[in-house]
Amino acid sequence: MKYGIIGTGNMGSMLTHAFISSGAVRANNIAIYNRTPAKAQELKNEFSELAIAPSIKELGNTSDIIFICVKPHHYEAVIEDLTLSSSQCLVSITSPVSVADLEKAVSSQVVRIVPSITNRAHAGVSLFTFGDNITEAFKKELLSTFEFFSKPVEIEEEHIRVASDIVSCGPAFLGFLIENMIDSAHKIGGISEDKATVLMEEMIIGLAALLDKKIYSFPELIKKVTVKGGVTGEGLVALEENIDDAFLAMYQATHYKHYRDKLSIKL
Ligand SMILES: NC(=O)C1=CN([C@@H]2O[C@H](COP(=O)(O)OP(=O)(O)OC[C@H]3O[C@@H](n4cnc5c(N)ncnc54)[C@H](O)[C@@H]3O)[C@@H](O)[C@H]2O)C=CC1
Ligand SMILES: O=C(O)[C@@H]1CCC=N1
Repeated sequence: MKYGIIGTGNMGSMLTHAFISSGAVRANNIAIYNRTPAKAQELKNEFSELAIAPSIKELGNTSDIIFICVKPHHYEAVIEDLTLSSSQCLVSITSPVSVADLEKAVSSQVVRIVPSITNRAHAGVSLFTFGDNITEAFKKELLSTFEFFSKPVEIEEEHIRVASDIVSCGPAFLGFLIENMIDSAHKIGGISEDKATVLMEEMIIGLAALLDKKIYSFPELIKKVTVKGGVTGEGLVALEENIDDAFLAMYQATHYKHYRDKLSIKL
């Protein structure tokens, strides 16, 4: 199978790295194209067997599976340049473009796969929504490819925003909260930010290992750590009183942005 990647920014280059470093796709089976050619060249400097396509059209003509990895409002221009057939598969990686709208806009088979930055470390989830016309062969190919570096999970169109908030935006949201916890440790306890960061990183890696090995669920973890009459309980009460509806507000903000993006994207 020949893979084509349009847009080699954060996600296009992350996917190229993950395909090659996990052994899922060989570099000589991948063609890339980016509007700013220097960005595509940077990837080719790392993986010399990658092909740089001269245009979006040419990439479309020579690939079986084409990934669009540009920002949502650039989808229309990219799709205009592609002439695809029913024996090809177009993959969108962005949530505001629905699979149904993509199917109306192109003649190829269609899938949406929302990745996560965590896939770069061959971990985390990739969210799959298949179009109605997808063949078993492409389904199998894409699921087995993404299994090399992620846990593919099928997701219904109506749940894509919350699912993507957890899987794809989650690293940024939790990263932000963790930075706040480090900063507060420095302010309250006088520990250096560097030292607090090292402690935090090791705690998170340990927490992930507990989850990975299925030793404890989240409720079990909270119960085990909260010693009766101890400090964790006091800290949890303070958190509960101060966290308020922070996460509800966050989900509302992402849903509203998603809704506005959907209204403004015309394919
Ligand atoms: N950043 C993330 O963690 C995630 C992003 N996504 C989705 O991935 C998409 C891309 O996001 P990023 O990679 O973060 O953005 P980015 O801005 O880093 O990359 C976009 C790339 O597309 C290129 N580009 C723009 N128009 C083009 C055109 N007409 N032809 C070829 N190349 C073109 C730009 O030069 C840039 O290199 C977005 O739609 C986003 O919703 C999905 C999951 C996670
Ligand atoms: O910020 C964004 O729009 C993208 C979508 C998922 C993660 N980042």
